[in-house]
Amino acid sequence: MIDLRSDTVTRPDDAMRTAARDAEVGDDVYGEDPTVNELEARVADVLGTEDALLVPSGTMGNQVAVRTHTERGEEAILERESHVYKWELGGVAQHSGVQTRPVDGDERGVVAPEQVRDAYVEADGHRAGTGLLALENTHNSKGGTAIAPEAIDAAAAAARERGVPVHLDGARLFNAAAALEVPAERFTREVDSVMVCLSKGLGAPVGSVLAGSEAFVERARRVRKLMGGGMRQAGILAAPGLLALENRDRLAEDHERARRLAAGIDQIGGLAADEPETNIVVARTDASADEVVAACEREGVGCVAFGEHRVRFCTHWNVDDEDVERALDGVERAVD
Ligand SMILES: Cc1ncc(COP(=O)(O)O)c(CN[C@H](C(=O)O)[C@H](C)O)c1O
Repeated sequence: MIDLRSDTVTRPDDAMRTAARDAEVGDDVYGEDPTVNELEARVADVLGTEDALLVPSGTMGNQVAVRTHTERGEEAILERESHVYKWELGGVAQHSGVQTRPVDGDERGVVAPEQVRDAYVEADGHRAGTGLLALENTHNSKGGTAIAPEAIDAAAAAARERGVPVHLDGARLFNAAAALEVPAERFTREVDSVMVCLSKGLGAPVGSVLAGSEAFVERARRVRKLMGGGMRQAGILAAPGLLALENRDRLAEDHERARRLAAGIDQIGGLAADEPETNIVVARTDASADEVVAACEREGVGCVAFGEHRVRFCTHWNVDDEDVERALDGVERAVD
């Protein structure tokens, strides 16, 4: 199986496994795991934030951010196709008692400042008011679009004009940085918290990191504990995470392979694919996406339905050039 379902399927290499085995560890709930502390400091440095917090998953990172930023009953302005809104089991309501106020980003998932201003609700005797704006970069549902830092800044500025904190779901932020050739820290300038995944394209087996000010991370650490995310000798996870962080320099390879994959898919009858911006290729089909996915699976190619007539393929570090060619042959056989 050439597994293009997601970049979440990436597997640790031998170096990561050895690092996990040899990691110096301590009890991270007491802040005593030296390897976790090193990873958190390293990620904060890379993102240009004061501090950072290791969390078991990107979902927990986002949900800890929502709970840390908001009061119960407040509203969160979310892009309608964002992961926080669409794929976290209603977590903003379940964990934080927050109401969602979805807005429709443009075709690339960009939320305009005026949309933030229009969606903003002032707290008064009847309304709890807006407690958060959450943005996403790259935008998964829109096809891994790499949103320019200026667009993040503009939407965030509109929220901050009204004292509303901003969270950036940067599960694939390093893909955006690589695609736009902009340092990752450039995207965090106007936001109050950012979550990045080590376990996706970077290849770590487990782990994401939530970053922000010292005060934010201190509060977020308590929320993580509340959610059961306080980990003990988590250096076992942080050590491969440190190696994964250095993989951000190779993400452009995944993007190149995604371009090759999309060009090949676009040549296959019944499928169309635009040139991808990062490692996510979205193919459009008049057939049922579920049927295309099932047929591809039978031909040894993993992909996922991304709506009724869209199929997503993700390149990642376990996919090489030959895999891309073999995957194209498999997809062609599948749709024949
Ligand atoms: C933008 C974004 N933010 C957060 C997450 C959650 O990360 P994890 O909880 O899976 O570590 C994901 C995972 N995305 C996964 C995938 O793309 O296969 C699935 C859909 O959950 C994500 O794409």
